[in-house]
Amino acid sequence: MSHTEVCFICEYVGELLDEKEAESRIDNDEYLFDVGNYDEEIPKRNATCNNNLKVESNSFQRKDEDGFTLDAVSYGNVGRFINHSCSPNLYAQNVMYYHGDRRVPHIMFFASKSIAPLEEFTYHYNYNIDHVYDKNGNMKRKNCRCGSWKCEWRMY
Ligand SMILES: C[S@@+](CC[C@H](N)C(=O)[O-])C[C@H]1O[C@@H](n2cnc3c(N)ncnc32)[C@H](O)[C@@H]1O
Repeated sequence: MSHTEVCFICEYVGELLDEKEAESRIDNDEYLFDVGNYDEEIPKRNATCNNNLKVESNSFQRKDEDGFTLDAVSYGNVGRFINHSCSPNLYAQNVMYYHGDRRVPHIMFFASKSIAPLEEFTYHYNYNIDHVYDKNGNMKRKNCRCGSWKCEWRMY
């Protein structure tokens, strides 16, 4: 069986941090995922499914105000193991359940295309290249090793 579009994969689960706590962990960012405070009016990236259904992929422009971050380094689920790819097969979507506080939506991954058995799940981390900084304000760089022919060579 293969995973197809509009197929729910899993949630990104982690410790919920406010902006200040997230910033204090910025030098250990391996499992950080920024959530909330997104302007839903400004689509950032779109992906087209193989049935021509247009889906929004990480399609929220982050606002400047304080937001929340999930850290899966100590508490998490299988979502913490999903790597970045420049040609991903999943997209992350804000989903509301249990509560109506739109500042802290749940982050759910869905398939954006058919996924063959044993194919790795990946999503686009959507970093702004040259806009990620360490605690001292120095720009951070991380090379991408996704192996896609569309690889942008930098994660951030
Ligand atoms: C949420 S973790 C993903 C799972 C992680 N690879 C593991 O084994 O636990 C995110 C970290 O994995 C690494 N990573 C994920 N995708 C990558 C990619 N395409 N190229 C290089 N490193 C990647 C980076 O170090 C990144 O900060």
